[in-house]
Amino acid sequence: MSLKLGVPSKGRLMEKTFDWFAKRGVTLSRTGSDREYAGAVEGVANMELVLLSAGEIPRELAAGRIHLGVTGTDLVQEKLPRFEQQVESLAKLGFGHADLILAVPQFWLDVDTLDDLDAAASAFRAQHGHRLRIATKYHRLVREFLTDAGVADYQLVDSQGATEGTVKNETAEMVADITSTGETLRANHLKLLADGLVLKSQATLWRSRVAKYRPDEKAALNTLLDLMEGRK
Ligand SMILES: Nc1ncnc2c1ncn2[C@@H]1O[C@H](COP(=O)(O)OP(=O)(O)OP(=O)(O)O)[C@@H](O)[C@H]1O
Ligand SMILES: O=P(O)(O)OC[C@H]1O[C@H](OP(=O)(O)OP(=O)(O)O)[C@H](O)[C@@H]1O
Repeated sequence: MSLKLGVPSKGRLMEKTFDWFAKRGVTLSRTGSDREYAGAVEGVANMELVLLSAGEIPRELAAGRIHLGVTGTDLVQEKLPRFEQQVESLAKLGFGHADLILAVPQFWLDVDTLDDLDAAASAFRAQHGHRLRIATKYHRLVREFLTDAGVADYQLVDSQGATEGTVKNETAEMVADITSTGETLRANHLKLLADGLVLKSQATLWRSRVAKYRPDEKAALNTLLDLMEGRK
């Protein structure tokens, strides 16, 4: 049996993860055609690469189907209740930096803080007869954050992508989404709430606390940890 490492199957996270491991003497590569989700590992015996969607890596770690996985802190904390009991962070990888934030339309001139939002949400409900809609894919994190902030007059609407477009499309009044450069927010005429930072995220290497580690797999993990230690 081999130590299974889950890595996002495409885009910026995959490439930077490959570079991060390469610097530690572990070569990860996609094999087969461009469209085939197969991978190979060189540099650590009995280690296997599993290419997965970034959003599914937390669940696979929690189910013990992979031993290690690379994905953002945001996705682990969103998808796994009491995540520390199910996974351990082995290393922050120093890329994939993104902030989960709350943003409202720029033309809401009197809404700049959570307190302003609370007032606006109550007024919105009174005026429209339904709660203000916040589009997001981060349901758990946003709910917890708003509960702590004392904001209650809202409803979440699910948005799995192009979230900033929901305001223009009139399926939501505001959004909770990841931002990095801020360009997508600006382009969609949205502004951050001053105290609306829900979470700071970055790509992280996680170890499953649930997976079984057979002797070969334990040996592979120790080899990898030694290589990582050498590069600190
Ligand atoms: N603009 C960005 N800059 C940096 N990191 C980002 C950015 N957008 C998203 N991320 C991070 O990348 C990770 C994967 O994001 P996302 O869930 O959008 O994946 P995806 O590319 O849609 O993949 P999939 O749909 O296959 O899960 C998350 O941890 C997220 O925080
Ligand atoms: O602050 P910025 O640098 O503009 O980046 C933020 C954007 O990046 C992510 O989207 P992604 O490209 O992953 O597409 P998505 O809408 O499908 O999630 C995120 O959801 C934002 O929309």
